[in-house]
Amino acid sequence: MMAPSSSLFERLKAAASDEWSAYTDHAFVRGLGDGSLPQACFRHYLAQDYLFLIHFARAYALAVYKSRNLADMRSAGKTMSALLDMEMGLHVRLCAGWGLSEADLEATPEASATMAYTRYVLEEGMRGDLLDLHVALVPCVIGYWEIGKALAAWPGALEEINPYHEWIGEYSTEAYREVAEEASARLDRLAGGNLSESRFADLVRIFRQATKLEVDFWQMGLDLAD
Ligand SMILES: Cc1ncc(CN)c(N)n1
Repeated sequence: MMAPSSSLFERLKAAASDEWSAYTDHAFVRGLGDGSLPQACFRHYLAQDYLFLIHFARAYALAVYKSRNLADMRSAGKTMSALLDMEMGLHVRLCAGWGLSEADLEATPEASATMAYTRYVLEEGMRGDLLDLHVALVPCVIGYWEIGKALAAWPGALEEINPYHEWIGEYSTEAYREVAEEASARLDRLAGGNLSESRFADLVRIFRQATKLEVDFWQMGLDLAD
């Protein structure tokens, strides 16, 4: 048995630190921070991210289904609503500025990286238990909070001068911090104290894979890949 010295999320992150750095310090992220990312890359990413969020909302609905108590149901349901009502609103607003409607976004062909990531999470979630599912989901939620918080401190990142200031603002809000904190607390609740070494190793495998798929998602945006 492993004695938990810090949160499960922190232990997973430490075990997959190379993948985590590749995700949170990706060239796409740096391009957002200094505003140098080509707009075509951002548009491609954002349309794919809209599709991504639809599938992630499905995955949180699966978490509601797999929950064994009301607290876990409410917690997953709250995150699902945050995706559908808060986060997707950003995508709709930004795309409307380029003349793209919600119907246009929904009709966007899904890129391979979007499909790979979303279906991986749904498959791990269906195959495993609620903790497996939330571990597959957690790099998404907490990664963007870490990225948003870090980029918000870059000079000019939250000002009009940076074309991506609204995106950075969205992922550095108090409301998003709460979503991220809830995701971490939820993992600890579900793990419920000590995990065997083999269980932890299996969770690391899921966490690492989901984090790698985040890296591929940024790269898809940068390469304008289908
Ligand atoms: C690919 C991806 N990862 C994470 C998030 C933040 N929920 C997002 N919108 N898109």
